[in-house]
Amino acid sequence: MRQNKYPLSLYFGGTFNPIHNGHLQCAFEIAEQISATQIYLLPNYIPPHKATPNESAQQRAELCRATLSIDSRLKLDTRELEKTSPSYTIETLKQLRSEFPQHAIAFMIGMDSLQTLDTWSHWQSLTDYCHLVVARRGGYNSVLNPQINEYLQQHQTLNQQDLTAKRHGYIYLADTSMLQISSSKIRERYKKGLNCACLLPTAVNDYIMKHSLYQAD
Ligand SMILES: Nc1ncnc2c1ncn2[C@@H]1O[C@H](COP(=O)(O)OP(=O)(O)OP(=O)(O)O)[C@@H](O)[C@H]1O
Ligand SMILES: O=C(O)c1ccc[n+]([C@@H]2O[C@H](COP(=O)([O-])O)[C@@H](O)[C@H]2O)c1
Repeated sequence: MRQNKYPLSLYFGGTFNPIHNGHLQCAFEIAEQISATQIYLLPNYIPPHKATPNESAQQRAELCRATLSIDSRLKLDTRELEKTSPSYTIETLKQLRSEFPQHAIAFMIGMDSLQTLDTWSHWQSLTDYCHLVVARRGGYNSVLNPQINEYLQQHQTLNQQDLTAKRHGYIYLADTSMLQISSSKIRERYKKGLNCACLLPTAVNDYIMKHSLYQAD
């Protein structure tokens, strides 16, 4: 039987505007599949490939903080808010790697992010610092362009145990629930005054209502 070699940390980066049950359920299922005991929510400061949100990075981080009491595995990592430049994942991973040289690091993304991975800064170097763990996503197929598919073929493992045998280097496609929930749909619903209670945690809904988020474009 193969022995665990490295403690594994799961990082989940996002704009999280707002964080929702699609994010959280996939994160729990992935943590279970790869035996990660902690899930670090990593809200970005300036999303590299999205319009800068109306809501501040601090507010989006507070929405993430509101979820921490749901499950003891959830933690908040606000390191990207400490910089005022766009939150390039490669930079964050370099920082994490130097802080935790003896940890395996898994960075979680949804299938839609994998499909556009070739637009990320230094994308082919990401696996020099972490494993990529990909969640299936309702509403998206799994078709990849040839370049990303080749990268996947070079790095894919079907064995979760590989993620603790090496500190970085693998891509693992996880078998997660396909919850067709998105932050943009949720923002639209709030703007129209529609009920979002079953799309995100109560504490997140409470924060949104208290601070009147998502009322304007
Ligand atoms: N329902 C979902 N299932 C699986 N992965 C998801 C889901 N929603 C978001 N993700 C993944 O979580 C990460 C952060 O997503 P993000 O915060 O941008 O949420 P979003 O719902 O995609 O937002 P928006 O609708 O504003 O584009 C991305 O890698 C994305 O692929
Ligand atoms: O590094 C990049 O170039 C890059 C490009 C797009 C997205 N990301 C990161 O991927 C995560 C999900 O992004 P998003 O835009 O879907 O919320 C989040 O941590 C982003 O900072 C990173």
